[in-house]
Amino acid sequence: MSESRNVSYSFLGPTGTFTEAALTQVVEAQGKPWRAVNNVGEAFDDVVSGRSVAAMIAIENSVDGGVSATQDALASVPDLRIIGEYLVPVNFVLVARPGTALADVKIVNAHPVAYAQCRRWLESNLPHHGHLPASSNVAAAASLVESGQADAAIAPPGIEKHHDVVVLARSIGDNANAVTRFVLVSRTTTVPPRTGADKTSLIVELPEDRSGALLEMLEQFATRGVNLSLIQSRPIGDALGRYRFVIDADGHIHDERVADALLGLRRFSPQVIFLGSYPRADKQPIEFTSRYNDNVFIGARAWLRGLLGEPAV
Ligand SMILES: O=C(O)C(=O)Cc1ccccc1
Repeated sequence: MSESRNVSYSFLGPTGTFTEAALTQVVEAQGKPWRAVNNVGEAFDDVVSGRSVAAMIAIENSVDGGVSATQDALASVPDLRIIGEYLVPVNFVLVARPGTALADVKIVNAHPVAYAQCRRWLESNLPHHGHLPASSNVAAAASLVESGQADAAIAPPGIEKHHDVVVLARSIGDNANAVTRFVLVSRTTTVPPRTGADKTSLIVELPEDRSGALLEMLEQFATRGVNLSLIQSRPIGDALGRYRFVIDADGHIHDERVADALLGLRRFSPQVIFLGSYPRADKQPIEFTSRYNDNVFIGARAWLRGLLGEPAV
């Protein structure tokens, strides 16, 4: 085993991707080796095998919602934990080999998440184009030069400094303020300390064929005063109509109200995956009413023990 083996950080490469920009925000990753990978599966495999200590993964963007490949991988690869989140503003350019005009573009190479964020621009400016999926935004531009299968690529601004391409159009994203949320995923079971501005990510399955099951799941949060910042359904995949829910809840597992909501979920759901509690990228303190502060839960437990004649803890 080489000295640096399990201190590496994996990211979707090649160099120049937004995922790499997210990793530059991680203080602990600076000065450590970084491994450029080709897809989410490879990044998680690095973490599971111990080749990397953590991997940076795109999980949600403000235009197109949750990144389904990431959500599904998090549901199926056991023992992964999110230990941090990072926001990167994303903005795209259309590039081509030198000598190509916009009118020549028939096939656009693009990462599916980037493609989805440039749909309106593409429909207006290249209404007849076809889409060739790429493994990343930088891979899309690099393969223009290498393979010639596509005529243009969607890429991050500045790409022309590193690859032999020309910019055909700038700011082609449908929303100029688009932001992508990235998460740092590791195999540690140590939960980052509570900061008061935290998020807890979960994947929850509903019991089969029970009326009101979704409401019952939401009640676990509502009755403990826990706000949700994301709830998204993803097909489980074994039959039509079977879904799991990807959830981000405000607060930390060390907050009594969040821990109590988790216990409630565990009692009713066939599967609850705890993906982690970690500091929010925007550092906004969580607001909740005083009815749900830690002392209320601790006081209620002490009361119950008192009823049973047990000593207070
Ligand atoms: O990190 C990149 O550059 C990627 O290719 C993934 C991606 C795609 C679109 C928005 C953010 C990240």
